[in-house]
Amino acid sequence: MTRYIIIGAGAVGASLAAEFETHGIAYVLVGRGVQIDHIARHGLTYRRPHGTRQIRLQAVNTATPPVLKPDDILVLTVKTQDVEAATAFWAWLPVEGGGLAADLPLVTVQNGLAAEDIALRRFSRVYAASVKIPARYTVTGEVVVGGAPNLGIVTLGRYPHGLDDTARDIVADLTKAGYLTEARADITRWKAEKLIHNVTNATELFAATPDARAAIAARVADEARTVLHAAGLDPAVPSERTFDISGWHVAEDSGIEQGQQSTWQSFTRGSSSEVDYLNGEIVRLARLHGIPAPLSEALQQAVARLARDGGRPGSVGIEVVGEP
Ligand SMILES: NC(=O)C1=CN([C@@H]2O[C@H](COP(=O)(O)OP(=O)(O)OC[C@H]3O[C@@H](n4cnc5c(N)ncnc54)[C@H](OP(=O)(O)O)[C@@H]3O)[C@@H](O)[C@H]2O)C=CC1
Ligand SMILES: CC(C)(CO)C(=O)C(=O)O
Repeated sequence: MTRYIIIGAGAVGASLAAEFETHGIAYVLVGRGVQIDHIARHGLTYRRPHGTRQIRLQAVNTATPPVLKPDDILVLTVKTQDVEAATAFWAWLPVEGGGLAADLPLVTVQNGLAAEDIALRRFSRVYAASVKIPARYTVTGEVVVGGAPNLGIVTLGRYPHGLDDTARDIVADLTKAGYLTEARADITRWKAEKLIHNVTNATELFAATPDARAAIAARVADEARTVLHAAGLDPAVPSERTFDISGWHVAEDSGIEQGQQSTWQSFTRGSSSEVDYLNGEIVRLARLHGIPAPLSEALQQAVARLARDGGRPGSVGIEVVGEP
């Protein structure tokens, strides 16, 4: 029987574990630090639009990982900056009956385009997922997911290209768990499409009027689209979806506030920044293809200074980004 090993007990990982627990899908949630200690001891406080539950989860510390079985599927729900260390740790663990974890399927949910190539150095079967889920982790032991009626939208395929039975089985389990899910053979195009949005995450870290923030967000998204096209990545467009997502929304009073996406959450918790893999990915592609990406570069540098100086969201005005 398939069992999912969910690595990283944050917004995406802990909510996935809560849904697997609720829907009878076998899993173990592996985390670190106070978050996993809290969840293992007290359960997860899981807030959804229809109510808050305290859920007991199969939760273990990464210091004592579960013995892996041949039917396990690993789901990596850490941020991109932690993918190298996490894949180095997991890949060479033994699997019961012989073999290494490196030959088990590994699902990468990270925003940006870097996680899959890092994983592919060690894992032979990588399944990339583009995850649109309004999830928040800012309080130890608590995760909020505001998507309604479904939790969020997951697009998944074999990396670098294609679909197979494992991809379809994962999609079926995610659908059972309450996500709107689609299997796509061209998954990198969907990850590129999502990156056009995630380069705007950085704008939420600076104090600004809503108009000033919206203006810079629109410009940095346009710049990212141009760079991704120039790099030949052909980002997908929403009309290519095989199902209608127009009814999906973030519920009012769900606890999810606009302007508090995953990067904002990291800074709010004083954790590390993923921006070098979001705006930094656009900067890298632009440099490889000899084109400019001044706005992503300026945002990346402004965020790096904020992180270096221990700044919190809103402690510095958006003017520090300059007028590139
Ligand atoms: N939050 C959201 O709404 C969304 C996030 N995403 C993407 O999904 C990915 C996960 O994001 P998110 O859930 O927000 O991240 P979080 O920071 O909320 O959670 C990641 C968790 O993984 C832990 N972790 C890091 N390294 C390891 C390790 N080696 N072993 C075990 N645990 C580890 C972190 O611990 P510590 O805190 O100690 O670092 C943290 O608790 C990111 O790439 C993000 O961009 C995509 C869509 C929405
Ligand atoms: C899905 C979305 C846009 C959540 O708001 C996200 O990717 C993030 O928080 O980084």
